[in-house]
Amino acid sequence: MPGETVWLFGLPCSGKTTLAEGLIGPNTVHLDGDYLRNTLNSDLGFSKEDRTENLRRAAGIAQALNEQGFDVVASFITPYRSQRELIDEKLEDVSFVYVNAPVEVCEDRDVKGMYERARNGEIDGFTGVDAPFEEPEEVELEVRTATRSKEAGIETINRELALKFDPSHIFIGRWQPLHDGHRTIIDSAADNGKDVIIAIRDTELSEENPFTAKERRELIEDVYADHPNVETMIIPDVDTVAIGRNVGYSVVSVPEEVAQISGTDTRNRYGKRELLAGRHLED
Ligand SMILES: Nc1ncnc2c1ncn2[C@@H]1O[C@H](COP(=O)(O)OS(=O)(=O)O)[C@@H](OP(=O)(O)O)[C@H]1O
Ligand SMILES: Nc1ncnc2c1ncn2[C@@H]1O[C@H](COP(=O)(O)OP(=O)(O)O)[C@@H](O)[C@H]1O
Repeated sequence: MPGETVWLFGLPCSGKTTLAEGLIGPNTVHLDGDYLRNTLNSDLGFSKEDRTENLRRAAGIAQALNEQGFDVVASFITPYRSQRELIDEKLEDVSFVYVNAPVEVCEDRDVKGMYERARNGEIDGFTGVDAPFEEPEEVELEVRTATRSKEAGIETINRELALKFDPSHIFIGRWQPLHDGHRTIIDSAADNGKDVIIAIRDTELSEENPFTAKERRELIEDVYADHPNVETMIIPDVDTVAIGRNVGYSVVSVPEEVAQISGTDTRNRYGKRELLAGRHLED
């Protein structure tokens, strides 16, 4: 199934990168203006033509990734309407998000001191100072970052684009007990507003499986108490998961660094009561 692209655009320091980082899930690739300009596009400057070329290349990468089934979150100033139109034409499935903050607020944030350098005449053609940013005529989705929190912005984007992004994730496991490795993968979905189901296999008690399903559920529910989008479900102790092909969901593997975190080691290092109290978990 092809992926889709969310394209965040706005002034420097409006919050594009910050919001994009909150939207990244297990099947999502983040393309950021600043990063690409220091790598693939280091040959380009900031004339209108160079910006268009920068964005043409970025859209080309997004297109290739989408065709291979990855979702893309792109964060670029994208200052001209014509550039946004070009991207819209190039990408099959793209949603634009206008990351909107008044230039005074952006300048106040001045994350990298670029506005100050532009004001001092050290940079020519800086967007918002002496290069244009064309406001969108029609706004598909707008997030105001001067008056709303980063979390609210991420939540809005996820909610508004929910029909376009895969709306829920299911994690099937023993969770004997939940440890920080598990939390890394669950959090990557839950923290960006996806609805997550943690399915707990109802294993028989043994040395390997010292906790009942109810005990494990209670720990997980405590840890995710402030995540209304995380639910638990006790399921039978399945030994096979049969999956379809082209049926509307994708199957993702646990990253290697997470797979290496061992439940057995965790169980050996802590007593049962400490584990059930979550003392083995980082804050
Ligand atoms: N002249 C000028 N104008 C605007 N921005 C400048 C300029 N020179 C360097 N930078 C830094 O480059 C980052 C923006 O790159 P983008 O690829 O997003 O820009 S564009 O879409 O091609 O216009 C941008 O980073 P962000 O602040 O993350 O947006 C700037 O820090
Ligand atoms: N509501 C908000 N949304 C996003 N960023 C915010 C918000 N409020 C304050 N900020 C801060 O503004 C800065 C935006 O920087 P950054 O994300 O690098 O912007 P951009 O990628 O648009 O240049 C960060 O320091 C971020 O913490």
